[in-house]
Amino acid sequence: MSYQFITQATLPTAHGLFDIHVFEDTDDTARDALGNRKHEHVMLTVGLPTADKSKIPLVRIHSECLTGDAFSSLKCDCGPQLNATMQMIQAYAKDGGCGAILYLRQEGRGIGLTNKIRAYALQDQGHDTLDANLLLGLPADARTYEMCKPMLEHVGVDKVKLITNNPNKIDYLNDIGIEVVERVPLLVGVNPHNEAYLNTKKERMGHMIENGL
Ligand SMILES: Nc1nc2c(ncn2[C@@H]2O[C@H](COP(=O)(O)OP(=O)(O)OP(=O)(O)O)[C@@H](O)[C@H]2O)c(=O)[nH]1
Ligand SMILES: [Zn+2]
Repeated sequence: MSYQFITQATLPTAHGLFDIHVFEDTDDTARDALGNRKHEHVMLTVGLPTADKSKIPLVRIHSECLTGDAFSSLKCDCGPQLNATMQMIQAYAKDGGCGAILYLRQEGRGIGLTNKIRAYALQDQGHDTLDANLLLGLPADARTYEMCKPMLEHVGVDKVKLITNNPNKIDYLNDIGIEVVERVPLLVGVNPHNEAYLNTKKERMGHMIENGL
């Protein structure tokens, strides 16, 4: 796959002003029935690119979650994570820093919306988030992160402070030549509906969730 910058604009939000950049997969097979490119990844930035190379941007790599990001679902922590990271990056920029949110269109840990809702149906029957994927014959996590390299390169970034609890993201970025100089933990939006989900991420998926659970 090959990712290309397409366009950018300013985006005022409830959390502050961002620049929004769109990148597409230029692979011609990745098109829907209307001929639109399927994989439109989005990046929000503040203060990038920067002339001051000593500044390490605060970066979040967020995987699309329609139910959490748009519908305020309590089954996961995605919506609160997205809002919190937008606020964190704006606060960091106000202190002279810079940052980015890479919003990757890898719904349902890369299995897509339909399969995620199939997995939710299995979770309604008592299976956890990992087993539900496996019962559908799908990987526990089908995401890849190779698009992060051209997206970050576009704004001159090769070192990041990464907001995550997921060790796979750190390894993946280091593997593609983006140096993770610091991990910034993030535990927000814990509620009775997602406590078991977060525990599964901690106990069975290796997430570094230390407090509160
Ligand atoms: N298949 C599946 N995907 C889910 C489920 N709950 C949330 N997701 C997806 O998981 C992705 C978010 O991943 P998380 O595991 O919550 O977090 P992460 O991004 O790996 O790690 P952090 O950086 O620490 O937040 C989004 O694409 C969601 O749509 C679920 O029960 N099943
Ligand atoms: Zn979610």
